[in-house]
Amino acid sequence: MSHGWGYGADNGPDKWVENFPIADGPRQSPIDIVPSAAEYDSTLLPLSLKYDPATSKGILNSGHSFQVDFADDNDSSTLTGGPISGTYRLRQFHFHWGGSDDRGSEHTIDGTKFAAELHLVHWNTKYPSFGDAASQSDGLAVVGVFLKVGGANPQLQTVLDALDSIKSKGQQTTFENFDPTILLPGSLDYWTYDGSLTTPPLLESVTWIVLKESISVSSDQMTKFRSLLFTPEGADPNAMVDNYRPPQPLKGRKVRASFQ
Ligand SMILES: Cc1cc(C)[n+](CCc2c[nH]cn2)c(C)c1
Ligand SMILES: [Zn+2]
Repeated sequence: MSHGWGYGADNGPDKWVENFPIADGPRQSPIDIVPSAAEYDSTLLPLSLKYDPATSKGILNSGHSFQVDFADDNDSSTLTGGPISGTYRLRQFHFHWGGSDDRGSEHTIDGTKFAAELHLVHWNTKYPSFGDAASQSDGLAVVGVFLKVGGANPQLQTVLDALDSIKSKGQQTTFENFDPTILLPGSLDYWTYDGSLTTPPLLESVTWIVLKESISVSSDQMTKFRSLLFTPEGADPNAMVDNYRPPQPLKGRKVRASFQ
């Protein structure tokens, strides 16, 4: 049985290129963001995130992370403005985190890693579906938010309280009436650049929007993330930790800032 991609020594980020040659492509993610090298672009619009809690459906252990999925059959939960044109619909959000508080984010800032990173995944409604959009150069827009260890985050706790029911790969449960806006920091200032999915199939279809301001997470809350398993029920348990890809070469790309 061929083992699929993952984050271990035998199937982790350094091995992905064997089955996904785009791993060495020109617009791969994540990247190290160097604020002093980012260019302020006064034409960038403010982000407009309008989410309807009625669209949240369920929470799933995907075996790579956990994600909250949203109904995306209409424009109830959307991203507009920012660096994108048109309307992008919220599909899901998920996280990446480390085995200890000193690592876990995918993007870094001047080489600094955060304990975790939230990704809110949206797709361009100029395409008929999420799957179609995912293969287009302007198909997806992902808002990234850093989680910095500090005080406990009550808004995050409602998500973490659901993890006991999805400990193993493939487990899911309902997760209704959740508004992801409550997870966002006070400022929506952002950096933006053209990139990719950070897991296979690593498609180069993502406009990245990384927020400058982080949200807080306590060390105890980080322990909750690490209680999940990469493995299905009944298999030898493998803790879901270090599910992040390290920064990739910039290859001449510009990073723009929405703020001075
Ligand atoms: C079609 C598609 C497939 C996958 C694995 N993902 C998740 C990949 C990913 C996780 N974090 C950043 N990219 C997305 C967003 C879309
Ligand atoms: Zn992600």
